[in-house]
Formats: sequence, C-alpha cells, structure tokens
Amino acid sequence: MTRAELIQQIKIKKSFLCVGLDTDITKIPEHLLAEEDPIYAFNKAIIEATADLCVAYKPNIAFYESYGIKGWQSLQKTWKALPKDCLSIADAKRGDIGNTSKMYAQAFFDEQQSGLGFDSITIAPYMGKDSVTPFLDFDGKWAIVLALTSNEGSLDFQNFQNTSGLQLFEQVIDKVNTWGTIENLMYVVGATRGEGFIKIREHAPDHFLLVPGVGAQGGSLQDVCQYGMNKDCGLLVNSTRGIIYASKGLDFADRAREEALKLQQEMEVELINAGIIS
Ligand SMILES: O=c1ccn([C@@H]2O[C@H](COP(=O)(O)O)[C@@H](O)[C@H]2O)c(=O)[nH]1
Repeated sequence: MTRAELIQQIKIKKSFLCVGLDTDITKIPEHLLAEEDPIYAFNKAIIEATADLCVAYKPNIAFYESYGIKGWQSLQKTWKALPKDCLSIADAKRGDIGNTSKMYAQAFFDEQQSGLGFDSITIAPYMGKDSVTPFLDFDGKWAIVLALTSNEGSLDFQNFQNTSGLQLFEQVIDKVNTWGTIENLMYVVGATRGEGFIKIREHAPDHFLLVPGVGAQGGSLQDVCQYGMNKDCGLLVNSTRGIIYASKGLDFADRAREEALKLQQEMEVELINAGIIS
C-alpha cells in the first residue's frame, strides 16, 4: 500500500485506527478452543467485526512464533484474511547484519518464498544502516523503525543526550531519514509519550508514525493528535488488548467492534478538527 493509498483510506474510513492482533490462546473465548485453529478463528471474527473501522492490522509476531509451526500457520491464514484496503503490519521488531536482515525481509515480504506478504514490518535500528536498508529494498513495502517506544524501559536509552543536547531517539530519526523516504519509512512512537511528539515532529514532520499505547497502556489519543498529527494525519494509532479482549464471552466480536467504534468516532472528530476531512 502506498502513502497516497493509506491517506485515501484514512479519509474514506474517517479513521486512523490500527487493530492489534496479539492473540493469546489463554485469553480467547472458551468456545473457540473447539475450533481446529482457535487463534485463526478468533482473528477472523475480530477482523470481520472491525474491518470498516480501521486502516491497519498489526499481528505481533511473538504471539504466533511462540506456538512454533502451528503459530506460523495461524499467522499465514490471518495475513490472508486481512482486507486489502488495510495496511498489514508484521510487528516483528527485526534487524540484524545485512545478509540476515535480507532473510528477515524475505520472510515477511516475499510471499512466493515464505507464504507471507506483509505490507510493512517493525524494525529495531540499534544495529544501524545495513540492518535496516534490506527492508527498504522491497518496492511498495514499509520499514517501521522504533524511535520512542511506549514502555517504561524506553527511558533507559532512548532519552540519552549527546553533547549538542539531542536525545538518542532524535539522532536515530535524523540518521534513518537519510536511508529512506516518507514513502517507505515510518517510525514507532508510543502514545504514552505525549509531548515527546513535538520533538518527533521536528525531526519527522511528514512521516507516518505507528503509535501503540492507547487503551491498555493508558496513552491519550487526544494528546497524540494534538502533538503528533500532521496535514495528512500522519498517524496510525494502535490498540490491541483494549479492543480484542473487550469480552471473553460469546459476544467477543461485537464488544471488540464497540471498542473499535469508540476509537474511530474519536478519530473522526480529530480528523474534522484538523481539517483533513469535513
Ligand atoms: O513502543 C511500543 C512498540 C510496540 N508495542 C506493541 O504494540 C502493541 C500494544 O498492545 P496494547 O495491548 O494495545 O498495549 C503490542 O503488540 C506491543 O508489543 C508497544 O506497545 N509499544
């Protein structure tokens, strides 16, 4: 999916919601455990219940690879069930020396080789240029690079200042910007970082940001929009547990839809206030 197509979907759906698919078999409704592939059955129901309300889906790969071969099969079926008008994000946080990163990129992008053809993948940039650029060599695909994450531990390194007063996440963005473009690079910025978005936008005014941390982690959608939205919206705001685990009963998909709808409605207001839609 291109940047222009993503912006178009945001305008059509009046939403910049990304639904996380971190499917934990211990948290899904009991009646699904009788299914041949309970994880896929759960994901399919969530996708069908939310597809018109979101512009992206983000399976976190840990929740699939932890089940070995069966988990990868659930992931593949889930990826195939994702609507074509939504950006598919493999939240895999990969990155290694160049020839290994190339294999990771093939694993998630090259459908002919691996059976998976995600639109984008999250990348940990710690190993530098050769660990990131193999993901940028795939036409039409996106690398979503960790910049300022939502977790407590983000403060361990990401805020370190150099002698010019620039924090590490600012230096990361400045450097990574030189490897790609706003057409194939996004950054991860946690919704819990509020005013941190001001600095992020100084360094990446036009890039899309993938923003996890609303819902279960307590980040504020309003703050994210106030400090992080740009003229094209420039945001994909993710919620996972707050949507997919809204109920453990027979009504789980309906309750997931209700939670997604609440976020979509708040997003519509933000898009109208910013003059992006009318
Ligand atoms: O900084 C980051 C980067 C990634 N994540 C991932 O996003 C989702 C958040 O799930 P919630 O249930 O909505 O909290 C999850 O897959 C994380 O691994 C993040 O939270 N923060």
